[in-house]
Amino acid sequence: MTMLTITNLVKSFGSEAGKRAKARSGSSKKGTDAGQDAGPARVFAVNDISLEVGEGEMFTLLGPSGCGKTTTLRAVAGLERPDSGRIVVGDRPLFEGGSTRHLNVPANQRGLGMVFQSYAIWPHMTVFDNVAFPLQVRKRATRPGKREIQERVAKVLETMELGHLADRQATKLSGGQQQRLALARAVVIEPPLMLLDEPLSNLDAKLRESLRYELKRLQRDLGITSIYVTHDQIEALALSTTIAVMKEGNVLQTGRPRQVYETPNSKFVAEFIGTSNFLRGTVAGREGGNVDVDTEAGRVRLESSVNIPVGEEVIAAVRPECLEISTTRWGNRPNEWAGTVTNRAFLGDAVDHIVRVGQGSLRVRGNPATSIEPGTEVYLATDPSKVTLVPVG
Ligand SMILES: Nc1ncnc2c1ncn2[C@@H]1O[C@H](COP(=O)(O)OP(=O)(O)OP(=O)(O)O)[C@@H](O)[C@H]1O
Repeated sequence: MTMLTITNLVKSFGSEAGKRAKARSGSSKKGTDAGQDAGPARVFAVNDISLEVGEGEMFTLLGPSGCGKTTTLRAVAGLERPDSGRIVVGDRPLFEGGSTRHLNVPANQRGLGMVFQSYAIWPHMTVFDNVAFPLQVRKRATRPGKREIQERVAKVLETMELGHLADRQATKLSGGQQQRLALARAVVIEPPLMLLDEPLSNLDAKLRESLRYELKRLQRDLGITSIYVTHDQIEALALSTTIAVMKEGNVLQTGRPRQVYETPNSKFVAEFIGTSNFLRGTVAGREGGNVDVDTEAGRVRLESSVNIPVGEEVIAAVRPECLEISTTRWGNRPNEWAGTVTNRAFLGDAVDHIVRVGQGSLRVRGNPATSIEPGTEVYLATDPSKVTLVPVG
C-alpha cells in the first residue's frame, strides 16, 4: 500500500519576502541558490516533484544543501504552504492546490510525527512527561485514559532504552538520549507517517553511527513509514529502503540504495552518492550485453542493455572498491590495465591507491593489508558488471 503520494508539488519563495521571513524566523538555511540573492526572482525550492512512498518504508530525500529537501518535508508536515500540487497520506488528502481545488489541512490536524535537527524537548518536564504530553493535550474525544497513557509511554520508553530514565529531568540527558527522547515523543502518537529532518546531525560521529542503526531497527520493528532528510550519503545508504536524490528542487533518481549507488542515472548522482572514477570516452562497439568504450585509460568493457550507437560520447564509472590491484598480471580479465601508482592514502580500514593508467588516473580502494609504494608498476582489473554507463551531461 502507498502511504504517501506527492504529485506535481511546487513551492517557490519570493526572494525579498523570503529573506525577510527567514530573518524573522531565525532560520539557519544557507541560501546557496544564487537566484535568491539576485533580486526579485523567485526561488523554486521544490520544482514539480512527484513521489510515492510505500507503507513501512524508510524513504530518504538526499541531496546537497539548498536542493529542497527540507521544503518538501515541511510541505508534507503542513509547515509550508505549496504553490500547487497534491499531498495524500494513506487515502487522506492533506493538500490540494492549483487553480480549481483547494485544500490545506493545518499542521496540527495532520497527525504526523516530526523530529528535527534541534531535538526541541521540553526542558522543564521529566522524560516521562515529555513523551506523555502529545497524548495528554489531545481533544477529550481522542485522548486516551490515564492508565493507557501510562502504558503507552512506558512501552515507547522501553523501546528507546530510556525506561530507567523516566523520572529524570529532560535536560539532564546526554545528546544521544535527548535525540531518542525526541523520537519517543514522535512515535508515541503512532503516526501513519514520521518526518525526520537530519535528526542525527547534531551528534558526534560515533553516536550518530550507533543511533543510525538504532533508528533502522526501530523503524523496522515498529513498521512506521518514515521520510528522512539528509545530505549525508553514508547515512542514506545505511538507513534507507529507498533513496530519492534531489538537485535544485528536482528529484533526479529514486531507487533502492544499492541500485542508486551501483547504477546512478547521471554524473551528479554518481558523484554525490560516493567517490567514483569517471572515464570519459566514446562507444567503440557492442557485443551481446556488453559495450566497449575507448577512454583515456584504455578500452573499458561494461555490461549495459542501453542501445547506444558507436561513436557516442559517454562516461564509464567505476567505484574505487570495485577495482582490484596487483603487482602481477592476471592475463585473462576483460578489463585489465597496466599502470603506475602515483599516490596512496591509508584510511584506517582501507588503503586508497591512485594509479596512472594511460592518460587517466584511477582511485582504487582495497584491503589495508595491500599497500604498494608510489612508483610501482601495477595492474588493475574489474568485471564488466561493475562498470556503469553514465550519460554525459
Ligand atoms: N523561507 C524561505 N524563504 C526564501 N527562500 C527559502 C526559504 N526556505 C528555503 N528557501 C530556499 O529554498 C531552497 C531550498 O531550501 P531547503 O531548505 O528546502 O533546502 P535543503 O535541501 O533542505 O537544504 P539544507 O540541507 O541546507 O537544509 C534554497 O535555495 C533556500 O535558500
